[in-house]
Amino acid sequence: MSDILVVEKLNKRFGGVVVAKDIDFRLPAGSIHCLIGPNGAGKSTFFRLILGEHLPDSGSIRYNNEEINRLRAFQRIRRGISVKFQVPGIFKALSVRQNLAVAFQHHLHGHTLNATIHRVLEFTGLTEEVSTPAGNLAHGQQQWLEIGMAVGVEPSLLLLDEPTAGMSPDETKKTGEMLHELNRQDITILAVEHDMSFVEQIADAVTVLHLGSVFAAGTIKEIVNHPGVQQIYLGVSDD
Ligand SMILES: Nc1ncnc2c1ncn2[C@@H]1O[C@H](COP(=O)(O)OP(=O)(O)OP(=O)(O)O)[C@@H](O)[C@H]1O
Repeated sequence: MSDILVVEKLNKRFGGVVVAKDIDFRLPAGSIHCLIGPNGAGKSTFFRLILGEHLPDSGSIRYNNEEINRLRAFQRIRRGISVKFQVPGIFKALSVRQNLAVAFQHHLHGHTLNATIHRVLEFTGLTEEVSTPAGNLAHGQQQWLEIGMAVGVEPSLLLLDEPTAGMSPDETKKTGEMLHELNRQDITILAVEHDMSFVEQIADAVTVLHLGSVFAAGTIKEIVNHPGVQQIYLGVSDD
């Protein structure tokens, strides 16, 4: 399998704080990969470096074999990178349909726009809520709307920052099924996640960040049995 994303020796500091330290990371095309790590490990910063919202001090980011390190964020989005951040990015006063139309307005028009909205409504299970103000949706539905906004233009790489935060177990399970469905449609997924049972449900592989560095990488089984990971992340001590 070829790698859709290859990161080499990525470094970033904010003043005296090192937030990315010599990060090497490869993401096979077609995979679902989870990024875990304690609070402040640098997970969101890593996303922002991939997206071009932060520029690295040094290192390389290649996407589909192209160096994108100096591309602006909108240029990266045009190449097929999409993101859903943890903080909701929906317009609460607008209807579900209006939110989708706003998300797709620069990419789709007329019949294609309507067909895409229809497809995303079905995929997210929000068809009956099409006219509901987004702020009136249940928490899980708001998250699904935002995932729909992120995938309507058919990205190749989807970044998700804690997609199940605040969700019930049923909503979490449904989100996992949605991500598998997107993955079957050839979307590679990189998700920051704290819920280890959800990681187990979706991830082909896991990378652990700690203090801005890659601390460990492997299968979910390897990661949960890794003694160092248990110490830094799962709160297990040597005592
Ligand atoms: N714009 C910024 N300026 C200065 N420091 C920052 C900035 N953004 C993040 N940091 C710092 O970088 C470190 C990594 O933060 P980041 O949000 O990437 O961690 P995280 O792993 O996503 O944490 P969490 O799980 O709590 O979301 C933290 O120490 C944070 O305070």
